[in-house]
Amino acid sequence: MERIYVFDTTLRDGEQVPGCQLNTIEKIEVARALEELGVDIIEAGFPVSSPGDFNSVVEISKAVTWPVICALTRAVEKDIEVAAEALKYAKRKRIHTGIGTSDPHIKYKFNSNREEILERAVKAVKYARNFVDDVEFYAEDAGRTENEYLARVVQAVIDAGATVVNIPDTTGYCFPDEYGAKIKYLIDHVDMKNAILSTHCHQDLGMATANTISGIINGARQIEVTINGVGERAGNTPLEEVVMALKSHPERGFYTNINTQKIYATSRLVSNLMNMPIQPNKAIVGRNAFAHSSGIHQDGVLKNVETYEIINPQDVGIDSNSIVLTARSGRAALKNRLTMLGIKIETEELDKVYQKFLELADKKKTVTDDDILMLVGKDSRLHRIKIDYLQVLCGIGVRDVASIGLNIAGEHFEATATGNGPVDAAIRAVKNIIRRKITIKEFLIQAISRGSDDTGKVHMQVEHDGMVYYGFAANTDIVAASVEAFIDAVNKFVIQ
Ligand SMILES: CC(=O)SCCNC(=O)CCNC(=O)[C@H](O)C(C)(C)COP(=O)(O)OP(=O)(O)OC[C@H]1O[C@@H](n2cnc3c(N)ncnc32)[C@H](O)[C@@H]1OP(=O)(O)O
Ligand SMILES: CC(C)C(=O)C(=O)O
Repeated sequence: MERIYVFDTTLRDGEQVPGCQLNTIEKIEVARALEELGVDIIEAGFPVSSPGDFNSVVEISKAVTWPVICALTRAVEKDIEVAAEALKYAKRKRIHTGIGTSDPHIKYKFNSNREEILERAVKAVKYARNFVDDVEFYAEDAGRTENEYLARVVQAVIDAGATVVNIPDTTGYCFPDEYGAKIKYLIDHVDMKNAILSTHCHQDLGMATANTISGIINGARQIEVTINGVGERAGNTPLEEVVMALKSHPERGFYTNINTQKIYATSRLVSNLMNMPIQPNKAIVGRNAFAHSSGIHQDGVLKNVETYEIINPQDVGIDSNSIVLTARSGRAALKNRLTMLGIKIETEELDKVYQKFLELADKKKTVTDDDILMLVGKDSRLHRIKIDYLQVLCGIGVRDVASIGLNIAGEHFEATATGNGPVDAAIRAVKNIIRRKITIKEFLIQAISRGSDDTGKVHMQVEHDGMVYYGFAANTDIVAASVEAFIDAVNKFVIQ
């Protein structure tokens, strides 16, 4: 298996997106999440561009321990000096310098010629090597640069001391076979010494992931990617897509250091901080990526997930797949949901309920659990338990006590209990009112993003009368979330 190094540029290329700018505190939060995710290199910013970006690179360098911290520059001495200064505290540091090598860039941006650009490239790499041992060179718009000239540039910058050479498809123009052939051409025509090639692909024609994979197959050993694919214009290569493609195809012989179970949490964090929603059908991290909504698929998945799932959602940090009930669902999905709601139903009755379900589903986009209970005459709204109040006394050196008031079908009940911790006390108080034998089989508390003001998600499985019921709640108060999840599960059987 060959190691592919993951260079994350969410904080540089991703942050170039209008509206996605982050302050230093937010960037540190993302950098720490990237470190936990296991990226090898974090491109932290473009220090010469503003005092704020300079400061962010300084602070990220202090905050992050393991990954290499990289700063971007133009092939300009001042940029390189400022980048070196910003990287002062980085434990492992890299300067990423470069210049446009395609004819449109040389002619229109620089009003120059190929020989002059080659000289500027070499000069920039040599200058950067005065400050750091690890220098990456980017040949901007390499995707549209003629291969023979590109190979000369790559050879010259490696001879000048570049450790990594980045071959960006800056405009997202290449086809995967063309981009792969470019990488292969460079591997075949350049004495790489100890340097490696990197991919950096853009999404203008929706081919960034395919181009990156093609680059890897043809010899690139570093990939430049961003979380959720954020980046200039249509975006960059999404980290989650390439990493999961490599993981899903071990026979291809590549691996990364990414802890894939952290992918979803990192994706949510970046989406929230950048105010950049994720499209529901986005591969790996979109809301629908593991949601099955048509009857044939739902039936297959309920029989065996392998029928329609190539990735276990837990592998990317998503609790489980979901079955969404719509007018395209069949009896298998409906029956499964009824069972989860604690309702046993015979085939003949199922047919009748299914017809009513279809009529409703044609009117509504998705059919909820409440809708289903109504269809089978168990309108949960009549019987549902609601919390009137919850008061908990807890701490160190005190006895944990909870008092709860419940509204059950319009009647009010109160109880108090002590327990082993505030959650235990609160759930005991609920049980003092409900008085049924209920066993908690699974209890999972998760933070949605980070920070002490975070919302906690609670998933609970409870067993009653030989059946298992699921409850879910989210609340900034984790005791309240736990009690709400417990009651959510209980509501699924007390209604019968
Ligand atoms: C493909 C990419 O994504 S590259 C990264 C893109 N990111 C950014 O541009 C964000 C940071 N940029 C900035 O803050 C500013 O553009 C700065 C500080 C770099 C430069 O600002 P200014 O000096 O005002 O220049 P301005 O942005 O107007 O023009 C860019 C200049 O850099 C030159 N330039 C562009 N790329 C390079 C390069 N790789 N190497 C050397 N010079 C370059 C251009 O030719 C132009 O020079 P000119 O003014 O002599 O024509
Ligand atoms: C600076 C370089 C690597 C870049 O972002 C690009 O070419 O797209």
